[in-house]
Amino acid sequence: MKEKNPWHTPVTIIITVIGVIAIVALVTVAVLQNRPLAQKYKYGIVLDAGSSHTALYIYEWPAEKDNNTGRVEQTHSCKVKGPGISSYASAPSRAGESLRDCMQEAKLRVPGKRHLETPLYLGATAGMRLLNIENSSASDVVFHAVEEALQKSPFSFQGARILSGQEEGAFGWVTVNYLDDRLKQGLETTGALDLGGASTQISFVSDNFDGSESPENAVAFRLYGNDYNLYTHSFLCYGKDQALRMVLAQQTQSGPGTILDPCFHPGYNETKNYSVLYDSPCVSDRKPQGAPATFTHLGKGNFSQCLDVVKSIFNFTYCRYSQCSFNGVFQPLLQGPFGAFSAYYFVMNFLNLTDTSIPLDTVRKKLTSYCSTPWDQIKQQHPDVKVKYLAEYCFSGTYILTLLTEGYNFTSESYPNIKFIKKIKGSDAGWTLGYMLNLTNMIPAEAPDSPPLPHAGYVSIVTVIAILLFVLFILSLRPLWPRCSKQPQII
Ligand SMILES: Nc1nc2c(ncn2[C@@H]2O[C@H](COP(=O)(O)OP(=O)(O)O)[C@@H](O)[C@H]2O)c(=O)[nH]1
Repeated sequence: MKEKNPWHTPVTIIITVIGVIAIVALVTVAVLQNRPLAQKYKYGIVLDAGSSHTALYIYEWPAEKDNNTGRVEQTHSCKVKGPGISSYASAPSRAGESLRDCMQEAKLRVPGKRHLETPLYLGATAGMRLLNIENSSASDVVFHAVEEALQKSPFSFQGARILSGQEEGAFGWVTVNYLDDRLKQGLETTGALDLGGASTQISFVSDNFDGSESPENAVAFRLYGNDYNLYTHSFLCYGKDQALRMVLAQQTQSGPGTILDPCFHPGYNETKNYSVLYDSPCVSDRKPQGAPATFTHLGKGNFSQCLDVVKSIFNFTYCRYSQCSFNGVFQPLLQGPFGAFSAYYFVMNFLNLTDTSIPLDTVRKKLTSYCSTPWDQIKQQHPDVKVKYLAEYCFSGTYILTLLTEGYNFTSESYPNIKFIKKIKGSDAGWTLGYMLNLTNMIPAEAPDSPPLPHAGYVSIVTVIAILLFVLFILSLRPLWPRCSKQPQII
């Protein structure tokens, strides 16, 4: 008794074994070839040399995703002790030294083997802009000292420079919209409101703004294949510290020995120096002649009178355009949501006014009550808050309300479109991230090509197709199959 085609069983076995090995090899190659690289991170460091202080930010992103946004995150921030670098004009070497502790922290936070390739930037804002106006050689000396200190760091120092007000506004807008993932997805953008100590910025996209009426306020971007005509303006001297100087200058124009200030709490009583108050290009031309060396600054705590004196530092009458914000500066119609950060957040958060669904009338009532609270009581209620900040919240709240409503023309209807924010997804809102993204070319003009399938999808499809091909191959060998169902033929 002998079976027909005696060789077919071993052949089928060999084919099956080869087939299985081929599938395993194919899938293994596909998996290995397309395996995502072990997650390696890159880092970038930006120093924000502001008017009142310097802050260091460390950013991190997966190495293979340089060009793909939404992935850069702030991993650490460090507040430099002491004042902003513009305050070191008379002792420049101390400006460099002041950065030492934060730089030391950065060395520990960024892995050692990444130090050399990590770019380090320093950008200075309105404090240095003012020093540069006042005394450009003093600002050069400060920069020199700071550069010398940063060149000694193990990072790849890319230079220190003063940002223009337009750059500060535009990069703040990029940061907010990048973190919200609005740029890559081409969604409606969020406007950016930044309140610093020496300047303030407003930046937004408006359908009725193409830059033709006021080209100096226009910044055109092409990001991820979308074109943006951004309106931006920076008001030098309208940061909250310089605005306070202007308000005090307004009240000390005649050089009195005492002023009764409605923007400070009743019972507030401090002796202040005329020369210190007027030591800024924002007010220096108004310094009263023949004033005493000092004046007594008394608080009165009257919100509506504070509102009047705050309004007096704005010019709402002159406008040579179709519409203006203030001081003759063009501003198109407000449009869309806005994120308000930096000092906007610090102040409104302290005053419990970050909820913009609170009607503006209620905001005014709350400020009326807060400003009239005696200074002793305020200090007692907030023993942990820095006295300098505490003394100024009545003024700062009144200033913010005036700037937003009278200055930028937010109304009861549009005020709720503002969101007071400090961070977005763990990263601080501010110009630094946008600045770094721009300098490292991390936001492409065109939308990046994305792989049609995620890795897991790719591997599954390769496996299924390989198995299918193998089954078809086995089926094509049917004539060689043993006829198991039939009785073996006997010759
Ligand atoms: N209340 C409060 N204000 C702060 C804090 N940190 C900074 N500021 C104020 O926020 C403003 C922003 O300062 P800065 O960034 O140095 O100013 P810029 O250079 O003009 O943008 C200044 O008026 C600071 O006094 C804080 O923790 N609390």
